[in-house]
Amino acid sequence: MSVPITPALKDELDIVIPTIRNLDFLEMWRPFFQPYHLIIVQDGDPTKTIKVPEGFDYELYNRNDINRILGPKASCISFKDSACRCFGYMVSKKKYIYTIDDDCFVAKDPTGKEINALEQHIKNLLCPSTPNFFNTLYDPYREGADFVRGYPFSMREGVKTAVSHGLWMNIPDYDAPTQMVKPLERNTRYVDAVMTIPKGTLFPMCGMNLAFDRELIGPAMYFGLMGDGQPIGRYDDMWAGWCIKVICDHLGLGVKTGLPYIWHSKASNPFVNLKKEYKGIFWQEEIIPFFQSVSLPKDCTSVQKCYLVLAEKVKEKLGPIDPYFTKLADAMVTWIEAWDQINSTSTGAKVANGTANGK
Ligand SMILES: O=c1ccn([C@@H]2O[C@H](COP(=O)(O)OP(=O)(O)O[C@H]3O[C@@H](CO)[C@H](O)[C@H]3O)[C@@H](O)[C@H]2O)c(=O)[nH]1
Ligand SMILES: [Mn+2]
Repeated sequence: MSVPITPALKDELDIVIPTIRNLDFLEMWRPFFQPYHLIIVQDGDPTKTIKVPEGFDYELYNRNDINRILGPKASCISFKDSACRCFGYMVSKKKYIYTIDDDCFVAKDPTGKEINALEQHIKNLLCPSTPNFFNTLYDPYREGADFVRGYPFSMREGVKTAVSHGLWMNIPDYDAPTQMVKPLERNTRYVDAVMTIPKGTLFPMCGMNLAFDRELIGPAMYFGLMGDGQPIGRYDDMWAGWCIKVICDHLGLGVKTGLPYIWHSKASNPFVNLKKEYKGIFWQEEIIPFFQSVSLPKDCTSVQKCYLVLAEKVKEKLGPIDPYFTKLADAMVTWIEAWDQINSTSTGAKVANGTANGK
């Protein structure tokens, strides 16, 4: 009698989905996602009912829930922007998080096989990263690959992997100007590789198909102040990506990018996106050198300590660019306070869930 295989990390991983639409896309993911617990962050109008397909185990939070649970600290959670998803990271009680957008579907590899993106992310997270020395044959821990000649043996153990950044077939995650210039461009290129992003190198983290070790880096996965009432949008995941990379480099943790691919089905409106991104497009020319210059003190040994020092530096160095960065720096502190409040053993368990259902 064949013993059913328990899906990897079944009870140690939550799937976080931000949504203003509906969750029909889950039907396509059912074979891969059904065994896992979902945390749905409903953005926009809280009086709207989001229907969750039958058979999924989930908890759902709308804006009223976020305000009820966090009180005044809810001010750090964006409204009317996919950045709201980070609330799901905060209330999760699991070691791992996978976050995916509701317009992302199962992609196929070149052989036509459906890609279990979650399975690949778990593989990426469970095997080490190599940020300190680049392996030219890509992921050395992968079946059929290894470290190449000249790779120091003293470095082959690698470091713990904190983040696994997946990619997208069909609609690529382009910024608005690129999308406007190339409206018909579709990503058809499947690159069969996973790479560690070298230490000291920043990258543009997309939140569409992303997994991370919440215990290693969760408190730094704040998606910032975006959307309603903010001068910027669509820089939520980018901001988080710059913060987590600086902290991962400092703490000796790895960040990987590459496989798995999902099929991104919907191109958001480039003109709407341009309005959201506009300030970010020139601000980032100053933000990037800031993050490249950041060095964190040796006594910053926890993510929270690193993040609070980073918030101070944001206020000091980026505040002069625009008052928004002072507000953002304060929100970074509020985020950590809320994270610690929700996740401290005394109160964590008592956090009233949103609407939940058993299977
Ligand atoms: O106000 C909103 C808008 C959207 N959402 C949910 O967030 C994701 C992404 O939305 P969408 O697919 O419409 O946007 P994209 O431009 O494709 O998203 C990419 O750009 C980044 C912008 O931040 C984002 O991280 C990328 O994934 C969907 O699930 C929407 O339902 C929302 O919650 N609130
Ligand atoms: Mn999308």
